[in-house]
Amino acid sequence: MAGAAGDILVLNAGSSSIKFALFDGALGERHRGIAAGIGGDARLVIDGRARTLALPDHRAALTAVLEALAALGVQVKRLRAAGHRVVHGGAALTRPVRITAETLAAIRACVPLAPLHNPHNLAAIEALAEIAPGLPQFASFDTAFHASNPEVAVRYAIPRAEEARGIRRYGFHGLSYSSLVARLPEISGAPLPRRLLAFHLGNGASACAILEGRSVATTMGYSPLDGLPMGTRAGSIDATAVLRMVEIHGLERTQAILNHDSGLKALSGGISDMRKLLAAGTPEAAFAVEHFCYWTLRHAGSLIMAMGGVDAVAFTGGIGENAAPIRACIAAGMTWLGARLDAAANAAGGPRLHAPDSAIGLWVVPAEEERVIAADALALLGAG
Ligand SMILES: Nc1ncnc2c1ncn2[C@@H]1O[C@H](COP(=O)(O)OP(=O)(O)O)[C@@H](O)[C@H]1O
Ligand SMILES: CC(=O)OP(=O)(O)O
Ligand SMILES: [Mg+2]
Repeated sequence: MAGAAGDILVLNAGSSSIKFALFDGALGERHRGIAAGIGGDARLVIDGRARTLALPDHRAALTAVLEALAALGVQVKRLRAAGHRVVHGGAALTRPVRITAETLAAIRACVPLAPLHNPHNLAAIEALAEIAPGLPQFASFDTAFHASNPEVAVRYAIPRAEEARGIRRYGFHGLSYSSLVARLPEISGAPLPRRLLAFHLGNGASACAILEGRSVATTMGYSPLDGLPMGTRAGSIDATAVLRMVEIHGLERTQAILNHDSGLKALSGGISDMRKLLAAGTPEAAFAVEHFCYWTLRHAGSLIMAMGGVDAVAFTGGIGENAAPIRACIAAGMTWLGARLDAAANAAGGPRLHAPDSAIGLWVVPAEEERVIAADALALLGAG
């Protein structure tokens, strides 16, 4: 079905992809797609139909997305609103907001905190504003879901004056985790497990301890660089090692190394994409995969402690939803907790992954960040 006047377009720019969806005013989904593998072997998938094309950067990907939507009859000028995922809103922006000159400036001020994301989020907002200056645009923040983390989880042990500058943990992938909390009971047909360990494993990867539906701890911190090793991001690294790198390379180069040249890409000798790593068959690729699973499990142990145990585990994100060998490796590391994977269910992609004798639930839940963003935009439209 083509788009209609009154629809809401959602743009979700990740570090390696732009996901998009068009919803009607009752949150019925009209179209959904993804421009994936930006900067590498890119493809554009819309309503399940895929084609490969050159997408050297996010700008090219956004143009391709808007052209593909236009070909389906979706005109930006006729939309009711647009909703965007914005990864970092700092301490001030945690609730969904309408985009104004002020909120735009606040998002821009957070670019250094999320250099792989906020620039793309801003570019999408500005591109739509240029095409349709009167279009109401809204932003939903990846940090918001973690606002429930206790003080003890968000404070770094640094002087108060630094904390007052906003140097604290924020946590990310919150739109994904909040959609997971809503979707898991629908998928499982049972109430949300009390102590839920959620893994958002994509190009960016994190894990979250969800106690009674609320985030109590998460692996990403001040920025989306922290925690698990990722496609091109280092994950947790001693601050003194970073300071030494700054001495050697300077600030800008160090930022680029830690955000663009590290993670799976560094460990494997150039491959950041998990699908390719699993197919590569080299010792370096195997080590990168082993490192990813090992550190995911190490961090998981910390999160399980933060919520006093675990009743169920949920996998989401591009890797969590699609990479059965990675799920198997992580589940194997939880055997001591009584986790038992149903190998056939895992190979089939779930949604239920656990065997009948498993002490904890194991699930796949598709990340539906776009629906959360559309609902936020609708709520703000209604409130305004
Ligand atoms: N079938 C698959 N097998 C293994 N990995 C996959 C598969 N499909 C997607 N992935 C991986 O998911 C990651 C991208 O995740 P995604 O959540 O879409 O990224 P982003 O963080 O940009 O939003 C890539 O590493 C990609 O290789
Ligand atoms: C916050 C983050 O890392 O997002 P993504 O996984 O989409 O890159
Ligand atoms: Mg993502």
